Amino acid sequence: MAPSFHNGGSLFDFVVKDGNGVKGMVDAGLSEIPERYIQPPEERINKLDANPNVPTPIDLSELDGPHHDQVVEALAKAAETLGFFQVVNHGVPVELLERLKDSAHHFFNQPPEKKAVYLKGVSPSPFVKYETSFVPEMEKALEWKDYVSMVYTGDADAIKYWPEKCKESALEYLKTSTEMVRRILEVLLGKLGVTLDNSMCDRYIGTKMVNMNFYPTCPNPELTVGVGRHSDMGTLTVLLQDGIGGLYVKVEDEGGAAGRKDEWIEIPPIPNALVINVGDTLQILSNGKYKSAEHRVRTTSMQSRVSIPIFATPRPMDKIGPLPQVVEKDGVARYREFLFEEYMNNFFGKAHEGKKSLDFAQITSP
Ligand SMILES: O=C(O)CCC(=O)C(=O)O
Ligand SMILES: [Fe+2]
Repeated sequence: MAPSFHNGGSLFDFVVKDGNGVKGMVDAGLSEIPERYIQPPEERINKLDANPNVPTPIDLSELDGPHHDQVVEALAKAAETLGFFQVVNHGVPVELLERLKDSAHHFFNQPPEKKAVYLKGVSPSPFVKYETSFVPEMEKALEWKDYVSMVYTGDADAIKYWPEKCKESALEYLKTSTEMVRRILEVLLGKLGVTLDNSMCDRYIGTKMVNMNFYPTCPNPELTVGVGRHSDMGTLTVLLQDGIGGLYVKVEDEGGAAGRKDEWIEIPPIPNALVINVGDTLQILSNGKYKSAEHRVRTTSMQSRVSIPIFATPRPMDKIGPLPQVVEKDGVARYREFLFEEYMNNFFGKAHEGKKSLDFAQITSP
């Protein structure tokens, strides 16, 4: 008999604790979403809200050619405004992009017991976790998403501990994208008058985590979300999405009229492109010049969707705060200094709530 998904307690155990995930719930047969997944009206995503005005992708290979200056301007402008852009000719082999999406499907299509071995508490490594939603214990409405996350702690660990179905492609993705991430950061910090050296690289993008996100088909996409409104905590995020669509980014309202409706832009799937977004850490480093992007994901009733982000973040023991050169120029520090571990604890200690994560570091004017 299919479990009853209208009883809150057993649903939570089945999906979260026993590791069946949203996928297990959908596979058990479901004609409508359980109450626990119904978002309050203001959090639901109306597909028609999306603004069709989407910037064209940036060709990173042109950083080495005669259009270098224009590409630098385009990267900086995107980071200062939307906090999101897409790149092509990024150096990650396009054939690998296809393999990554296949590996994500292979991992999630396994029976639940094969995935449950990576649940928190039983996973063979604290750096590999199979989870569902964001912080299920803290959320009033759960997110329609299962995922596996793999923190890079060296090749040997990755080969030993990362799931068989995804380790090869995930490791190659991580390695082939590292140079691109460094290059983008170099350009963005360069525009602030800061030269990126090796030790800064270690400090600002020294930890890399690859996630594989799986959004099963959903009977009521209009009532729930794949991922709720949030910004990423790190410096830069690289994201591979498949062709389904559903990723939305909020257009920052520059002190516009009160009560104005939020405007969201869909980041459309572009074959062979990668999506890059600014995280909270880069907003803080740049003293607010670059904007971490508030984004969210819609689900669909048609097909399951996969996306594969790499989060490039500081290491837990790194001290983070606005770059001194920028503070000097600005005459004021808008964020305080903190250990990145403290930022992480705050970030993972609460449900998604837009850019509230930045409040932790914000210096409020007296
Ligand atoms: O699935 C997506 O397109 C975005 C996922 C995301 O925002 C995240 O994993 O932080
Ligand atoms: Fe995100």
